Amino acid sequence: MKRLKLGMVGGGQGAFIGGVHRIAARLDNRWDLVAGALSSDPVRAQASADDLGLARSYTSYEDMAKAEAARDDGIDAVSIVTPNHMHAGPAIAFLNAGIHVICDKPLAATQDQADDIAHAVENARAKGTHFILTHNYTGYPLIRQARAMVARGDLGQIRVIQAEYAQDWLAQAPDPDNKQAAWRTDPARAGGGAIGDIGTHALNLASFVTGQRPAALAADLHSFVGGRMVDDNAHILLRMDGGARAMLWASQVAVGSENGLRLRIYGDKGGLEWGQENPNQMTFTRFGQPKQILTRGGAGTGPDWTRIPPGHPEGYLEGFATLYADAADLIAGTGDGALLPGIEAAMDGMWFIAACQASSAKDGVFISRGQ
Ligand SMILES: NC(=O)C1=CN([C@@H]2O[C@H](COP(=O)(O)OP(=O)(O)OC[C@H]3O[C@@H](n4cnc5c(N)ncnc54)[C@H](OP(=O)(O)O)[C@@H]3O)[C@@H](O)[C@H]2O)C=CC1
Ligand SMILES: O=C1CO[C@H](CO)[C@@H](O)[C@@H]1O
Repeated sequence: MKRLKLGMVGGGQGAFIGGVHRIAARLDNRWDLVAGALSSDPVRAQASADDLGLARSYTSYEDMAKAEAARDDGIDAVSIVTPNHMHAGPAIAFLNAGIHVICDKPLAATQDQADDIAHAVENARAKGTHFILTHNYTGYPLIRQARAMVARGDLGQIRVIQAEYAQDWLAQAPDPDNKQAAWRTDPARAGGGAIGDIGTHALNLASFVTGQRPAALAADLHSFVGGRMVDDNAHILLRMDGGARAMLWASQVAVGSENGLRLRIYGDKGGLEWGQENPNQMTFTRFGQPKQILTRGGAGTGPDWTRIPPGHPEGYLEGFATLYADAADLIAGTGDGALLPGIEAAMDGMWFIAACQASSAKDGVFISRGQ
């Protein structure tokens, strides 16, 4: 299997998710990280590259895109792991340079930035250049199992979706030095609060598993922490385009919750329940029959997206790595990337953020797609 060359924008000293992407890219031996513009600060960018033993370090993503595109041994793809307002610049620069883009979520901080990215993705697609958004929870084997079960009708017609993502790390005003909190609570750099940061994951998971996209929503957004300029708690009703009704709760003030992403789906024949803090098990009930516990890679499941036998736990990092493995297959032409979130999922997330804000500003009225 040919190894691909990866670059990274963001993910330098003090950063969170860049390190996760690096682990995920290494897990299946499909990628070598060879270049980066790891910080907005030139000194920190170089120091971060030195920490990683990275041969090619750049002080700006613009220089990196130009230089890498001009090299015979330039990167195949770039991972963008900067705060939300800093996705559009690099995504467009690399797509325009013919380099595949793997970008973290949400797509952008504003609809204008998102539209600009979507335009660049459209142009790039014609040249065979791909765009992938790391809604990484889609890489969990049992989430892919759930999607396959819904598609083959095991649950019947989907009626009800309950999706939630609850955390507590922003339950009080954060330390001003908290790098991750600083931009997430700034509307200009984040776009939305809990709805953008974690609500988009819950929405994406609901759509990924059921195949239904949001058609209309009504939202009640709130900031409980004094002085906070973005929502930290959101209750949302959704009407899905396949007829299902959904409720979505996203909270960063739910004390005792860590990364409580849960998905429950009910059809006219059966129901599924899964939570990411125990991702190796999922319950499935056929109406009128005893509840079953499905295990990752265990009896009655498949096709198999796991790396080790059932009973040995896999988790967040392996799920993330599956997106990198699928991206490698897509780029190398050995896979179709059908399960990878792309620009459509990314734009659904942007619609969701804007519609939640518009609805909540009007005291929770329903906002429809296209309105
Ligand atoms: N899929 C998932 O599970 C997760 C996704 N995310 C998403 O990933 C993104 C990053 O989040 P997180 O890691 O928590 O954020 P951090 O603040 O921890 O890291 C952001 C990084 O981007 C760098 N950066 C900022 N501007 C530039 C620039 N112009 N050029 C190069 N580097 C730059 C920062 O460096 P410096 O400050 O030195 O400039 C820092 O290294 C967000 O979009 C977030 O929503 C985050 C967590 C989990
Ligand atoms: O996407 C995300 C999922 O996990 C994080 C916490 O670990 C979030 O806050 C983040 O932005």
